[in-house]
Amino acid sequence: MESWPPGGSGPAEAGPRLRGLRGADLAASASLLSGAGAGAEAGCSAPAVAAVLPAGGSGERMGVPTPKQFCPILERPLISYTLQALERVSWIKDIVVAVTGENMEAMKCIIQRYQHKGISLVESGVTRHRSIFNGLKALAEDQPNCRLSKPEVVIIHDAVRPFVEEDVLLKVVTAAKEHGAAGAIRPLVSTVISPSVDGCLDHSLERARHRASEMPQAFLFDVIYEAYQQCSDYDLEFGTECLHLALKYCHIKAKLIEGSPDLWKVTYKRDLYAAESIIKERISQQICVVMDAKEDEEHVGHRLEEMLKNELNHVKVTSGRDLQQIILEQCYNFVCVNVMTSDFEETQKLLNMLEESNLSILYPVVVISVQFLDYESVPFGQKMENLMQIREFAKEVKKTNILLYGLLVYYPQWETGLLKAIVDLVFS
Ligand SMILES: Nc1ccn([C@@H]2O[C@H](COP(=O)(O)OP(=O)(O)OP(=O)(O)O)[C@@H](O)[C@H]2O)c(=O)n1
Ligand SMILES: O=P(O)(O)OC[C@@H](O)[C@@H](O)[C@@H](O)CO
Repeated sequence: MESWPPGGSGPAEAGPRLRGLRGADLAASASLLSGAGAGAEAGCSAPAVAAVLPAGGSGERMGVPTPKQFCPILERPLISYTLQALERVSWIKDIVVAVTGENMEAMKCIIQRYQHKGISLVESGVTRHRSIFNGLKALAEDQPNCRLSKPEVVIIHDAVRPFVEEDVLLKVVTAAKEHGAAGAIRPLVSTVISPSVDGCLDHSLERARHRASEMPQAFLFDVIYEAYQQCSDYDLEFGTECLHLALKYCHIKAKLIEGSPDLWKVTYKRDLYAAESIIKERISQQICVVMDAKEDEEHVGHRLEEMLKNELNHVKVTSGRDLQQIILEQCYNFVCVNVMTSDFEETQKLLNMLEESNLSILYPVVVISVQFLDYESVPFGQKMENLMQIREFAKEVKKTNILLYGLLVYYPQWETGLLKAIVDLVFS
């Protein structure tokens, strides 16, 4: 087995112990893995990294007809969030997803609808290990019609673990380069016990000395592929631990990496609710106040922005001076304040930009359109027309996952304390 970076010493002792990155800064590793940075310029070849996502299960413990990987969260299938998390990592070149034959078309539709890139599909097996093995076969160059290039390191990650971040992926890949295998672990929440045949306690494990095995895991491809090729039918049928296969069949002791609490696997229905709450919390971390007269410092939008900053802790409130930039930063919540015109001109402009940006493909975008109409100068008929107009807008943009809410504020010029009333109304 080659050492990495090039020029390092070869295997120092018997057995497949490899030398690799030692203590390298994870940021440096990331740049190296993505083929950028000093290491790459110095001629260190970034190892090719691919991922295999087993997604062929039936989700029995979820207790619903739809396999849990296809269950919707905010109207998007769970597996799409996991794909999004992995395809955001620039140094993962190929993602192989193992799904059942009957779900193949549904999976293709998900890939197309949510514009996932670099995804290859293989048929899953009757067990998770068999699904993973099928994914590895697609990457091995010794298979007919193999069009994927064999990676040096392969990540294995359950399709129902959507909250995986680049840092833990980097850690397991870097550790797998050095040790041959690596996997994320978490402290046990409950104590593990061993029951006797008569259903009584035989013994319990000391919780502090044990950990839960989670995902992602990473392996030198040759290690895990060899392990699966040697694997017994019993292990393929009943096994649940890839790290165990590397140890049993290749004598590789995986490096264990402490993972974050969000690495948990969606298994029961409660996990779907928890996942939805986490996603909602993450996308509600920024609000952009858009106004139709940015330069006017007295514009009620600036006062609204200041009040929101005071009222909403932990939420980034910005004003939409450069809407394109705001949209690129993936803000999903907008308050659009129309003062100067009576036909929602600013809201329409924002909606057009949002639709052109495809931002709402992955998460719903919320737009609260606030319009001020002077009580005396706007005839009642137009007030009602405005109400109907925003309703028609809302119906139209809902088709592109944009949730539009309208707030019309009729106020006499002399009204004071108006802004507090708005904030209380909008955010109550
Ligand atoms: N034959 C199988 C069984 C499971 N998996 C996948 O392995 C991951 C973790 O397995 P698990 O949580 O057990 O999923 P299910 O088997 O679907 O759940 P259950 O045991 O409740 O039926 C899931 O992404 C699942 O889709 C797979 O690819 N092929
Ligand atoms: O056992 P299940 O099929 O529910 O899920 C697979 C899990 O066991 C697995 O993801 C981790 O324990 C790490 O191996």
